[in-house]
Amino acid sequence: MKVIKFGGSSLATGEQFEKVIKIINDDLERKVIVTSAPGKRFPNDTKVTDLLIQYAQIVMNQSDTQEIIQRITDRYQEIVDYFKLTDSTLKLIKDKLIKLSHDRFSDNDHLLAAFKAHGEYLNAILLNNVLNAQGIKSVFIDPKIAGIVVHGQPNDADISPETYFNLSKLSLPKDSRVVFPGFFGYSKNGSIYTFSRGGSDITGAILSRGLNADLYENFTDVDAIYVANNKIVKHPQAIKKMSYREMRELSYAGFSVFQDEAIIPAVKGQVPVNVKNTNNPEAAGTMIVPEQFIFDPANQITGIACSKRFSALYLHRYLLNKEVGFTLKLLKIFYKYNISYEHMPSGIDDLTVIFDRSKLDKDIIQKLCRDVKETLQPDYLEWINDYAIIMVVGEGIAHNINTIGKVIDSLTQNNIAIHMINQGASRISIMIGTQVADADNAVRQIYKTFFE
Ligand SMILES: Nc1ncnc2c1ncn2[C@@H]1O[C@H](COP(=O)(O)OP(=O)(O)O)[C@@H](O)[C@H]1O
Ligand SMILES: N[C@@H](CC(=O)OP(=O)(O)O)C(=O)O
Repeated sequence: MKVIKFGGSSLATGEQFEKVIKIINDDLERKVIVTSAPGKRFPNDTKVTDLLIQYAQIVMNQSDTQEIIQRITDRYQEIVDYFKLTDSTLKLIKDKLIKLSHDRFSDNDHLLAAFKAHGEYLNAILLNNVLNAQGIKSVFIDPKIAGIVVHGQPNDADISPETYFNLSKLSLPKDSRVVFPGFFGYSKNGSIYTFSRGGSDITGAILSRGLNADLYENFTDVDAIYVANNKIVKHPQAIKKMSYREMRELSYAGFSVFQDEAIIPAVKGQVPVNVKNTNNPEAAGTMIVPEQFIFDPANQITGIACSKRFSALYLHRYLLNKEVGFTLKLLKIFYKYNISYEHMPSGIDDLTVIFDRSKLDKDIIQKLCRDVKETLQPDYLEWINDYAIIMVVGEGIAHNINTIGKVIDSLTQNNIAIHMINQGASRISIMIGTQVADADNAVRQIYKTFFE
C-alpha cells in the first residue's frame, strides 16, 4: 500500500486535478491520498493558505470579510466548474468558510491555526467529490476521526505518540481510496493545530508510518530533488537516491521541496520516500532511503543547500573557555525569553549563537542583548542580522578527507568570506556561515567544483 501526497502546486487548478486523478488511477496501491491547499497557479499568485492567513487577520481586526471570502471561494470554484460538479460542493465550501468567522477561539493563535487548516480540509473534500464524480470510489477521512493527536504550539504542532496507536486501529475501506487533508491535527481538547509551513508533507509521513505503507510518494512540481536549488543553479543534476539524514540536513538548510520535519516519521517507520513530479509522473524522481542503501565511496557530496533566514549573536571574552557555567548562564537567558537556538560554534575566547530569525521579534533581540551584556560582561558583543548558512551534505564526507579543502578553495578563490565553518558535529555535513549577499554565489561555486 502506498500513501501519496500532492503539494499545493499539484492541486492548484482543474488541469492539475486532472493529472492527479490519472496518477491515482494508474496504480491501485495508491490508496491513501493526502492533500495540500490549492497552491500557486503562476509565479506571483497567492497560495490559498496565505489567503486564509489574510482572512484570519481581517477577522482579528473585525474588518469586512466579504471580499476575502469571495477570493478564497473563487479558487475552489475554478476547480468545481472545471469538473462541472453540482452546486452543493461549492455551497458546502463557502458555508464552511463563512462559519469560520462566527466560530469562537480561545485566542488568536488558535483562530489562525483553524483558518489555515481549512485550505487542506476543503481541498480534501473537493478532491474526494471529484474522484467520486469521476467514478473512482473514495472516502474523506477527517484527522479527528483517524486520531491525529498533536500538542505544542497551535501553529507549529508536534505529533503526539498516541496517534500511531490510533492509526494502527484505523481500518481502511477495502474497495475505495481514502482522501485525507494534510497539515493539521487536533489537540487533546479538540482544537485544530497546524504543523509548520509546508506541513502536509508531515501528515503524509505520519500516515505512511502509522498505516505501515510500503512507499510514501510525494508529488510536487519538479522531476527530482536536485543537487542544488534549480532557482540558484541552472539545470542542476538530479539526485537519484539519498539517505534520510541527507534529506533532513538539506531540507533544514533550504531544500523546500520536502519539509525538514517530515522525514522523521518516515525514518521511524523505515518507509522509503519517492519524490516525484505530478507534471511528469513517468520520471523516476528521487528515492529517500536508509543510509546503508546508498553508500558509494566515490560520491563525495550529495547536495548543497543555502538558507538566508538566520541571525547570529557573536560574543568575545578572554578566558571564556575556563569559566565553569558560562554557557549555562547564556542558555538560561534564552530559556527566560523562550528562545531556541539553531547552532553554537565556539572557540577559546569566542562564541557565536545562530538563531532562526523568523522565530524572534525585534523587542526580544534588544532585551536579550541587554541581558547578555549585564550577566556575562563580554568584551565585545555583536548582533548580526545578515547571516546565511550553506550546508554541503553527503554520506561520503566522512570518508573523503579532501572535501572540506575543496569547499573552502571554491569559496576563497571567488572572494567569498567565510564567517564560520563547522564540520564534525554531523558526520555527513559541512556547515558554512556567509553574508546573505554571498550565499547564492557560494552554492554556485561549490556546485561548479564538484559537479561540472
Ligand atoms: N534542491 C531542490 N530540488 C528540487 N526542488 C527544489 C530544490 N530546492 C528548492 N526547490 C523548490 O521546491 C519546489 C517544490 O516545493 P513546493 O513549492 O513546496 O512544492 P509543492 O507545491 O508540491 O508542495 C520546486 O519548485 C523548487 O523550486
Ligand atoms: N498549505 C500549507 C501546507 C503545505 O504543505 O503546503 P505545500 O504542499 O503547498 O507546500 C502551506 O502552504 O504551508
